[in-house]
Amino acid sequence: MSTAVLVAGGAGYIGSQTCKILAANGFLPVTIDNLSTGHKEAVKWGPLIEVDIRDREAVLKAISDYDIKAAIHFAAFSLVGESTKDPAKYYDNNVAAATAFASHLVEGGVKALVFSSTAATYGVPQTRLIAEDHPKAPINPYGDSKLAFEGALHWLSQAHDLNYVVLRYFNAAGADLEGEVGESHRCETHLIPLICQAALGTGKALTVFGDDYATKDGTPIRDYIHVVDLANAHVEAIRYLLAGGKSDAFNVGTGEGLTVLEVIKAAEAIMGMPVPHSVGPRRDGDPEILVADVSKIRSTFDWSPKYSDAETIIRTAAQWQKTRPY
Ligand SMILES: NC(=O)c1ccc[n+]([C@@H]2O[C@H](COP(=O)([O-])OP(=O)(O)OC[C@H]3O[C@@H](n4cnc5c(N)ncnc54)[C@H](O)[C@@H]3O)[C@@H](O)[C@H]2O)c1
Ligand SMILES: O=c1ccn([C@@H]2O[C@H](COP(=O)(O)OP(=O)(O)O[C@H]3O[C@H](CO)[C@H](O)[C@H](O)[C@H]3O)[C@@H](O)[C@H]2O)c(=O)[nH]1
Repeated sequence: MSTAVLVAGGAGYIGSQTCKILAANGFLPVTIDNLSTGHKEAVKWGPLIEVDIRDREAVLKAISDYDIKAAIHFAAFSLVGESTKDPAKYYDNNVAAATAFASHLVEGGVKALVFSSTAATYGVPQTRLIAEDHPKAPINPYGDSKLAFEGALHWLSQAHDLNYVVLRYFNAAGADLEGEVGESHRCETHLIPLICQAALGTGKALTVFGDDYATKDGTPIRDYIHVVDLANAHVEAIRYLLAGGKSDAFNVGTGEGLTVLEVIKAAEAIMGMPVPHSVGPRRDGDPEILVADVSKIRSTFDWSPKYSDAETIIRTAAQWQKTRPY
């Protein structure tokens, strides 16, 4: 029988891709999602339990019905800009609901939890590459809420029989290689889908948020990681915990960065069409450069990025934007 994994937020962008990769690796992904930002149509590889992660009865029932051995917690709000305008919404879902969920897992006897954290926990980098032990000084409520739950996990694991892996993602991008799931945020703010929509004419011309940063072309640098590589990292983290691995945190990125203008140029070349764009003011809370030091994850897990070249990221993202079934 397949090992069942409870996937909180499995109807979302990264969660649904991870469910596909879990199923391909012989696990049964059981999604728990309130569909606040997710899509029913994205849950294709296992059951969907349509409830809030705070729902104790439903979480305990899922654990018992499916004999859940491990969980992955993707369910959160994740818009940096929105978090600065409505911080309470972020602490409520990303800390209070997440802590309730973790305690339901503990009560149900689940001993392994993988958590979606973010490079936004580091704040403004003090080094060119950011390693896991870099100081954590978030500059927005979103990053701070994720860091707070990292802290809660630490103390929960001290008090209970729970081991966890924190995965701090850099910039998730791209779509499923077979086009089955992809990035369909109702309120899209991410660079790559907006570039594709601008090129395809399904969205507005792109505004480049500032070109006066101290980078080679003046635009910010990010480390873009393909969502399939990200999903594979979750499967490795689950295997690590089920094999008795101890609680730890890992960056998930490539170790390489691209400027915004480099992404636009790559998209124009790969899509064979112009990306209408103009330069506007900086966006609040945007660090100049965020690039991961990925030596720890590479040396601990059997993992390295395979699909995170600009060509694969943009090709799969553009294909998804053209077809978008949901
Ligand atoms: N997209 C990125 O670049 C990125 C980067 C770093 C970290 N992350 C983190 O990865 C995770 C997934 O991100 P995503 O881009 O797939 O987001 P998403 O919005 O597509 O997915 C989140 C899912 O969680 C569900 N959800 C939210 N709150 C819930 C609750 N209280 N109960 C039940 N379900 C709930 C939503 O309905 C949605 O299906 C988030 O935790 C996010 O903070 C994302
Ligand atoms: O319309 C746009 C959108 C974005 N950008 C630029 O493109 C880069 C990437 O921006 P995204 O919004 O795609 O991603 P972020 O780097 O802001 O955020 C991502 O990385 C963060 C870590 O800092 C968090 O984890 C967050 O959840 C995740 O989406 C940034 O330099 C941003 O200024 C533009 O110029 N124009």
